[in-house]
Amino acid sequence: MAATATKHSGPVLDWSAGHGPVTGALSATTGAFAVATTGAATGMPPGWAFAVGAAGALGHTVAGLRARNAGRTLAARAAAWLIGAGWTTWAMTYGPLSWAALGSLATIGVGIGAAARSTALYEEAREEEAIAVEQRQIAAELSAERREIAAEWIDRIQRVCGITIRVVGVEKWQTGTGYSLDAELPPGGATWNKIAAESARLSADARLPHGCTATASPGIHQGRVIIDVTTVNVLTEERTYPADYGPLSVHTGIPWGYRTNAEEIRVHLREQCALVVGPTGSGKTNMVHTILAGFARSEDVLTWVIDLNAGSAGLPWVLPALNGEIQREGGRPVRPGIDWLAGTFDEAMTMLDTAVRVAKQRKMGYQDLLARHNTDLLPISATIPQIMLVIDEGAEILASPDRQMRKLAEKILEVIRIARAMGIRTVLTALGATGSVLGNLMIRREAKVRVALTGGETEGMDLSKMFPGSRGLRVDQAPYKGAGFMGTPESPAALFKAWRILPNQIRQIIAATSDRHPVLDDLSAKAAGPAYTRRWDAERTAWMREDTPSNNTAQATPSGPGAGLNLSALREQPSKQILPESEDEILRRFREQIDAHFATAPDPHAPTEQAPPPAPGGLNLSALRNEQDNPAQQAALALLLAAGSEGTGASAIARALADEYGTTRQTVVGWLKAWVKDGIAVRIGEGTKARYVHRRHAPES
Ligand SMILES: Nc1ncnc2c1ncn2[C@@H]1O[C@H](COP(=O)(O)OP(=O)(O)OP(=O)(O)O)[C@@H](O)[C@H]1O
Repeated sequence: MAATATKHSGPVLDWSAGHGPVTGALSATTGAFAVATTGAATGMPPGWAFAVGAAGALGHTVAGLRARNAGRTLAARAAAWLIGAGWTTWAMTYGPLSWAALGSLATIGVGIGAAARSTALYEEAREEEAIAVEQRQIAAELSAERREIAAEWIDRIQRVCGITIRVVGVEKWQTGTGYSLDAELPPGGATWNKIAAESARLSADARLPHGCTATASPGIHQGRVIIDVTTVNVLTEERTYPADYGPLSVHTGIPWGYRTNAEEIRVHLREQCALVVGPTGSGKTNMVHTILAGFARSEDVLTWVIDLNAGSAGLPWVLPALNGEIQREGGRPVRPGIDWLAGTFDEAMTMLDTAVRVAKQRKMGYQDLLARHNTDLLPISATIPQIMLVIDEGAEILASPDRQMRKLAEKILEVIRIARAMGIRTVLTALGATGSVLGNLMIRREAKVRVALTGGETEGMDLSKMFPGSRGLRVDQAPYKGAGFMGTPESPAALFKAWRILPNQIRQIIAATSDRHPVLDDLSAKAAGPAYTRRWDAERTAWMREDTPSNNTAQATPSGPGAGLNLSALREQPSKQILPESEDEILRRFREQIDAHFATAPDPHAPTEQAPPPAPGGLNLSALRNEQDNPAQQAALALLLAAGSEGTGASAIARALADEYGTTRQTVVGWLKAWVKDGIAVRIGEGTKARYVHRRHAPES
């Protein structure tokens, strides 16, 4: 038998070289014949051929063992070598060129071929069987784990709810944060909500970590139940707004945050309004920015914002664009991330009147379009955009007894009532006045997208009113800022968390979405009239600059319509028309807004070793600095400071603010608690004697 040789390096014995049954047999027999003829002609001792064959058999067996070949394969290959070597030895002794020698060689060839074929088939079958065994083992291990989970929950539900379920499937979540059980309820009228009602007890029985829940929801029919079990609490982590600022639409839904299983949750606002409740410090402002980010990314949404707290929710979306701080490629100016911002009562009234006019005009003017599409819902698109009206602390406006606020409230309710089909929807936020707001039938009916940011706050947080029908939701399940509960018509109320959105992300989103914002359709724009087109005029935006020092306002603000902030961004002209004197001021105010909301500047209250204590006496305005620019809150803090070491209480502060700001006692309680937590105020005394003292006047201890 001949060894295989490569052309570079002399003879190399490749015992494991691949051969098929035919090539293997051919190679063996031709090799043996060649050796026998040359050996006989040159008088080579026949014993050599046998020695080579024995070495071949040994080498092939070793290679086969390494490749984990079956015993019968090894035996067949070794036998082929030995038979070949035996024939060669015999042929060299008696002459290879006789009929007997050639005939026996041919027979050996056919034999080797058949044996090789059979061993190849055997090897293949053996390999397939090994793979199948391995897979069966993995499946068995997996289903053993699933069976264990199923058995555990059958027992638990029996123990806690007195119901014997039959688990038909266990699905482990890809996020690795929990699993879902699909189970059949026993005959006899057991319902899924019986299990849902015991969520807290089931979670405790399962020894789930804090913030993890076992929640039941309806299965594919009324006799089935799905139980979602979270085993990892993703709500404790801070997750920033996803960096993909790609386009969205009201039709595909807009992500507002993520569930405990780390899946994002989308809201569908084509027909729904939304209500977001969050007491001070719960992360409400951050959530509003997340909401505005989603609207800014949408190709078919124009966002109008009303924020009577000096527009603080909307300004970060306007100022960087208006004062030319961010630019697109080629130095082109960007459009603001929102389409209109009202920070005063008059501007808010103008905006709401405009919204009503647009809705009515759309109703009349788009009759043909509706008929063509055979629908009574205006087909919203980039050419006929939806208007999303975001009203920060809008619920407080609805509940306020103040005469002006009542006028605004009527208009807000009118928009909610008449504009659903015509593509104007609202997002109202509330500090916590859930009772008075949810008492309103219109809100209850139209605002089914609901968010309750708890941030650990228990007061004024009536989850059963926010999410009627959902049981087992407890405020203490989400004691983290930005976390709470969210329910939509598509997704039952459950724990959720908003992404943390950072100031640089707001700027990035403004830049990334500048080309994407739609413009108001002609018909609506005509109805909106100059009230809309002149929304960025100097006198209309003056409130954004109201603190501008007098020495430059006079010169900085040109009179006459059309003047104001950097309107070049809105006119899409590359030339910048920034008012030079007011630019710094606007910039300063913008940074203050950002600092106030995102704590990007050093905290004036943070104790530092070198920093001297604030000078006694007088109102230290830096104390007001990180209380944002909510005038009511500032007034409350000023009252607290003025109360000196005697201190004051929530009722007294609320009474003092009620006329001017319509602030409720509950709101003041929220502020006081937050100030105590932040070290700004100290609570002294207990029960009815409890009062709050600004930390500057607090007793030494
Ligand atoms: N989704 C979130 N993830 C992590 N941390 C958050 C989140 N939202 C808010 N926070 C933290 O909570 C702080 C307060 O947030 P935010 O200003 O939004 O609260 P707020 O309810 O609007 O309070 P206030 O009414 O006092 O402004 C933030 O500075 C941030 O540190």
